[in-house]
Amino acid sequence: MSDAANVTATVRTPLIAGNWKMNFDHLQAIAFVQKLAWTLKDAAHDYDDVEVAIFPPFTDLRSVQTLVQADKLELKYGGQDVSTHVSGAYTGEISAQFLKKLDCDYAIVGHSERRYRHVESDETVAAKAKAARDAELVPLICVGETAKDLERHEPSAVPANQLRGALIDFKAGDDFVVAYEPVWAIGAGAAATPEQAQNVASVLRRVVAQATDEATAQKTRILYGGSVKADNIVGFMKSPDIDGVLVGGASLDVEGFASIVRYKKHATF
Ligand SMILES: O=C[C@H](O)COP(=O)(O)O
Repeated sequence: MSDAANVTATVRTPLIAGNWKMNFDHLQAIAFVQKLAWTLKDAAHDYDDVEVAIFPPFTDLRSVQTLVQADKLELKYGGQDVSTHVSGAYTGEISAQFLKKLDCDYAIVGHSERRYRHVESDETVAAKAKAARDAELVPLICVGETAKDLERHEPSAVPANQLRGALIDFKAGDDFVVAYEPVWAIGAGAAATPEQAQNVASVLRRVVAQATDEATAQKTRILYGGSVKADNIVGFMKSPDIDGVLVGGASLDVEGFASIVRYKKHATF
């Protein structure tokens, strides 16, 4: 019997995550969260076993924390990036410890906009993932291939290598989330097909198993990201190795994001 078959089936809580990127100041963040809470208020039955998280700019996090705690909202939040360092002379950087102090649950690491626009290497992403884990945040590790990569490699080759690199300091039992985001689908208006995403996600789950163990691979959530909207989320959520989505543009509209959160309304699972 294979290792995978030996592990008792694990239920992975779906995660619907909104990455605001560099959008919304703290006043707009407060208005957004209030409106989102209001929009979802009577819809809890549609997403009772779904976890919802937002990733606002750093300057919004304190306001989001205040609102979430004052109104006891079922909403997680995290940083869009994190420093590899704990503290010191690193102008402009944000420590994972500071995010933890604001009761963040997550930190995104390795988003393609950082890998390519800020030239972050696999080593840097690994150090950021470790810094987040060491501060007791859950790293949300992004991986994905460019259109150019696809001309030379199998679709899963680059994302799998990036994930191997990011997990170098991780061990069995560690808590992290993987987001498969094909770079060619980000902000493109056209997502990968659920089949394309599932094929890569299943390879990524094997990479997690090799880097940790089978039980960790079975409990680790793998998200798809890249032009996710309310009208295409169902295909991804029906894919066996996809446990949620990382949404960019469509997470900036309250109604649109609420509709993504309530994806079960659009189909039978
Ligand atoms: O972090 C989110 C991804 O970059 C996806 O962005 P998008 O939904 O605008 O394509």
